[in-house]
Amino acid sequence: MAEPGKRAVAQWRRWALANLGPFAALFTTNFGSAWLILAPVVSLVATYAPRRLFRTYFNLFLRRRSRRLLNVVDPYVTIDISEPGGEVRYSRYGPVSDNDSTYEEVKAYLSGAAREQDARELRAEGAREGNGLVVSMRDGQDVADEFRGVPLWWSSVVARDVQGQRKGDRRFQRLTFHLSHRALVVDEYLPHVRRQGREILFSNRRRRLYTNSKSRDSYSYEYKSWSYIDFDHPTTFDTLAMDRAKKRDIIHDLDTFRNSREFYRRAGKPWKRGYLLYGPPGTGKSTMVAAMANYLDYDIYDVELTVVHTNSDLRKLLIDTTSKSIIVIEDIDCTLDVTGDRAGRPRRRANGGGDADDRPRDSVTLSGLLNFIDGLWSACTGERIVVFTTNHVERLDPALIRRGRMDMHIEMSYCRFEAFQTLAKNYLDIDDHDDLFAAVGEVLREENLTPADVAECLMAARRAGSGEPSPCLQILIDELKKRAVEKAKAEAEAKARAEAQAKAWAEAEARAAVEANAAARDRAMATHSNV
Ligand SMILES: Nc1ncnc2c1ncn2[C@@H]1O[C@H](COP(=O)(O)OP(=O)(O)OP(=O)(O)O)[C@@H](O)[C@H]1O
Ligand SMILES: [Mg+2]
Repeated sequence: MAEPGKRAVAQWRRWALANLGPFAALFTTNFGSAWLILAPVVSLVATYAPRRLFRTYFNLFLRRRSRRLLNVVDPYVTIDISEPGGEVRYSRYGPVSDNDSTYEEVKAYLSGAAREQDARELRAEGAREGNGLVVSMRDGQDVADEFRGVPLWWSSVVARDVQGQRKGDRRFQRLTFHLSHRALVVDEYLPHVRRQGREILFSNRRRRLYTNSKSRDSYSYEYKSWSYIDFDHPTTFDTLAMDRAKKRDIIHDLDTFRNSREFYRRAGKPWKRGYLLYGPPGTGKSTMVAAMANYLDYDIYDVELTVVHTNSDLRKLLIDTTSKSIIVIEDIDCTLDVTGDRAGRPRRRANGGGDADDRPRDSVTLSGLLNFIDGLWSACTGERIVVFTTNHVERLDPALIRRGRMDMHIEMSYCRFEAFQTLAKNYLDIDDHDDLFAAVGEVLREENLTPADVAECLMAARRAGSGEPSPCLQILIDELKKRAVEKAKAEAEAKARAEAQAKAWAEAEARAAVEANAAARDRAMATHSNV
């Protein structure tokens, strides 16, 4: 046989061996001798082997062939994300609830895409929480999407049986794409869809204000480390009264934090940031936390340290918080012994009263708290803000508030003119009122009144002046002056009380020392006379 002819036969034989398996022999070797060998085998197999085996083999064979053919004719792949709840899974403890949220996340993601593309046939369902609506495609509708230049198509379909009949109400979100992008879709696009969807779902729901339960109850069957209520605080940065430049810095810092996911990952840092808010009572520290939460759309976890009994309880609390949250410890100097001179200072109770420390010996320690803020545990889930508030920053251990732990120290101070302008807008709905505003500014420059004081005076002025700007401001000036006098008097009284108490303590200590000396002298004399 000529050379090309031989090559063709060899190629044919290879193909036949690869694709036809045992039948190859029938076509590739001398037919007669092959049949002599194979005939008994085939008849034996045909007699004894179950028919199913043959069928399976041929099915596989045909399917493989047809798939290759299909790839040429139709190179598109579909992935169905099905509505949960169809199947009940069982563990050895009984039925397991189906917590897979992928379908909801995909639907939320597509609601954005559907809106952008002006899809006309939509479905709207009430969001699980809040008053929002989740808009999604009606059955049979398509939405096109693009990811890194790759086109993709989503359609909403209802489960059907083989005859094409509708099978219940179970829905699928079906994704179609070219098979050459399978890796990109599975590894990157779908995680991206879930992430985005989760964010949309999160932003649709109401904010929450969590508080921790007593850790002593943790052995109880129904124990939950956090309980929550809906957080519906109306404060925003627009209504927060403070120096404008400082406010801008804080907003900028929050924006930078929120948009720095990639930066934190690249830098190998946990995605979190600490803020220390300090200043006298009534200067808006708690109000600032509410404004931050509303600005960022985060939940608040308000940690009550006095009911946390051990460092490991504190760690458990941290693990149970979710991403996109602000973890607040209010009045940190009062709830824990985190003062710089821990050796010399008696431990105080949360309410500030009483000398005895009734917290158990194994209570939360400073090192436990430091671990809570930036130990390994703090890196378990990202996008957290930690806020400490205090009236006495000078009392805190420097380790607790060093930069890097508390990244930004914000002083909330007395109400000056700029802060007053915001309050006047909030309470009286006036922007500026020439001379009267200047007069108020004058009073506020001289007197140390907090925004809470000024807010109270504004309420009083508003009532008395029937909401009219000029009379209200006139009354406000008087109120502020009156308030300043009252405050100075109250402060002087408090100071005198504190001095009297300190004097009484000093006298009591001196008396105790004299008595101890006398007792020691008596004991020494008794010992001496015995000898
Ligand atoms: N900067 C501010 N801007 C707007 N309102 C304020 C501000 N500061 C205080 N207020 C008003 O005073 C009230 C008390 O303020 P807030 O509780 O935030 O003070 P605080 O600094 O947290 O006080 P404390 O140290 O006693 O906890 C608030 O409800 C708010 O109405
Ligand atoms: Mg407060």
